[in-house]
Amino acid sequence: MSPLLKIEDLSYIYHTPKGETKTLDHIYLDVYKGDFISIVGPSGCGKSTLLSLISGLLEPSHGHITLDTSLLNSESHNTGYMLQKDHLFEWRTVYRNVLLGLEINNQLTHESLTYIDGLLKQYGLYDFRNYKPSQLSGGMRQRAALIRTLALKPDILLLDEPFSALDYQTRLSAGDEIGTIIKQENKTALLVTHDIADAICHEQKSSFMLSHSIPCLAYLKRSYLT
Ligand SMILES: Nc1ncnc2c1ncn2[C@@H]1O[C@H](COP(=O)(O)OP(=O)(O)OP(=O)(O)O)[C@@H](O)[C@H]1O
Repeated sequence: MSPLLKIEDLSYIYHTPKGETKTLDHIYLDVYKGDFISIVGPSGCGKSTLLSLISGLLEPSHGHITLDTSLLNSESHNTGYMLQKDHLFEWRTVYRNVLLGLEINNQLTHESLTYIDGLLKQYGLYDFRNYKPSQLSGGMRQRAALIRTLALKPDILLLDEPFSALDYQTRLSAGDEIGTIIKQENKTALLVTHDIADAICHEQKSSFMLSHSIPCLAYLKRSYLT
């Protein structure tokens, strides 16, 4: 079986007027369909940069990334990106927030709307679809943000510390809920976090430790946790 996502010899350097920051240095990673992989590392080691490269927001300085055997470029990718903040728009209802990606991509079809209704019902947000985001709990907001991301049926979900803005209790329950949704929807996901507890609490197949001994040098070490 070939990997859904393949990262080969990936390096990334930020160029600024003050100089170069070598952020990722010869990274290799294979992600198979259905994997839930956590990437753990301290602040500044390049976790978000890695997700930006996979999502096509940045282009590798060296090496390449293939998704479903095609080379990634900014037009071809179908990745869903979930950030630390849910970025729900307060002036839209929960339903209209969830539809946003479909609207922008001109994909508001009968089929996609039925899919959204099913997700809202299954994950306890259907009765709240006409509420404003501020009327939801932190965990519900994260679920709404996830459904907005799932609406576009991404090949792979990229989760950038999606629980870090939540209080501890909410974080535990939201983490469980989001993990369950991703598993039930049979999605492939990459979670980046600096919190090893976040990484372990999900039933991911394997985790990777992204760490650095000196600033600007990052390396990837595979460590099986299950
Ligand atoms: N736009 C940029 N221009 C220059 N350097 C940058 C830029 N973005 C990030 N960096 C640098 O690249 C390195 C990696 O940053 P990145 O945000 O990927 O780390 P991270 O592991 O996600 O950190 P955190 O957990 O704090 O979000 C850091 O040294 C950072 O200062």
